[in-house]
Amino acid sequence: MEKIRIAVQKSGRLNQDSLKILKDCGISIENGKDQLKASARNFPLEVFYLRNGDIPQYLRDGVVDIAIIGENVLVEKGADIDFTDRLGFSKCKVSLAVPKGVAYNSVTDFEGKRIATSYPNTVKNYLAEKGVSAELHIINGSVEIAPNIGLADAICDIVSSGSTLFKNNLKEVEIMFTSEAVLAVSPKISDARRAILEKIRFRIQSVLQAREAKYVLLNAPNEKLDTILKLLPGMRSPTVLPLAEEGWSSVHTVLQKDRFWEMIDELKQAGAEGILVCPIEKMVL
Ligand SMILES: Nc1ncnc2c1ncn2[C@@H]1O[C@H](COP(=O)(O)OP(=O)(O)OP(=O)(O)O)[C@@H](O)[C@H]1O
Ligand SMILES: O=P(O)(O)OC[C@H]1O[C@H](OP(=O)(O)OP(=O)(O)O)[C@H](O)[C@@H]1O
Ligand SMILES: [Mg+2]
Repeated sequence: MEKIRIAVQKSGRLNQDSLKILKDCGISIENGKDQLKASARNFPLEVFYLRNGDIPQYLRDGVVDIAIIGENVLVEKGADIDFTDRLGFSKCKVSLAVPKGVAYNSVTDFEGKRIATSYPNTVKNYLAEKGVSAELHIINGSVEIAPNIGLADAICDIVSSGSTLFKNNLKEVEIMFTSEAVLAVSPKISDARRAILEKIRFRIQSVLQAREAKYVLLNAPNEKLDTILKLLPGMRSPTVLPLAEEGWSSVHTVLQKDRFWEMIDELKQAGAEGILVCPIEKMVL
């Protein structure tokens, strides 16, 4: 039987979350830690463990069919490669930063400056669009140290919490774009494997939707039901069931995580009691 080949980062920041999302999709991978290739036990899929930076070329050549990869790597090395879904983890910014003490007005301040980065194409294209030309120094890691050792006037790198910039006395001055892990697809994928990809995408979307939501059960006196129901969204509409105690009902609904705590406060004020909150494993809309 035909199998889809997926590239996952061998080790590093994307590795665990990538394997976790496959697991949550019910895909169980035979895990030999040192293997570079593994098969799924219950799904037509093979995993190739690769360096993140090498993945765009493997996709381009059709050596793998799909990959979980940082969007930033596609911007840098895989502008010709599409992705189908954002996966909600490894969120970061790709930014330009300068030493804290340097006055900064606009992107034209980078004209003629030395910029250290692991993302030369990204910086070159970004600055070219603004009509700015700078001198790029390509470094593979610890980029933020470059201004302190006199190697560059500025840097371009990934920023997440901002603590690496802070520790190196730098300030973020331009956010070029935001990035997260994505599901990228080889331009050479066959129709048969694309059909398997669609099955994976369906599962991933169910998992991601569930991660964003909570199942909530609460009790309410019947006279307060109207007010409470008006507050609730639900997937279609909330479920209302009578409690054994006369005059009371149980209300079941799905709440989005981003408005969750506000909603709980509003529900309590409206007379809800005994509120239970449960995780949702999968959500098929
Ligand atoms: N501080 C961060 N916060 C959130 N996401 C990050 C952060 N740093 C990197 N990432 C994301 O994780 C990806 C992998 O980063 P990591 O440092 O593990 O690997 P790498 O050294 O860039 O790649 P390789 O696998 O080729 O060694 C990056 O491409 C980016 O998308
Ligand atoms: O804003 P922060 O939360 O501090 O994160 C940003 C840092 O994280 C990444 O480095 P990483 O730790 O992956 O080290 P690396 O350079 O060895 O890849 C990135 O290259 C930045 O240096
Ligand atoms: Mg890194």
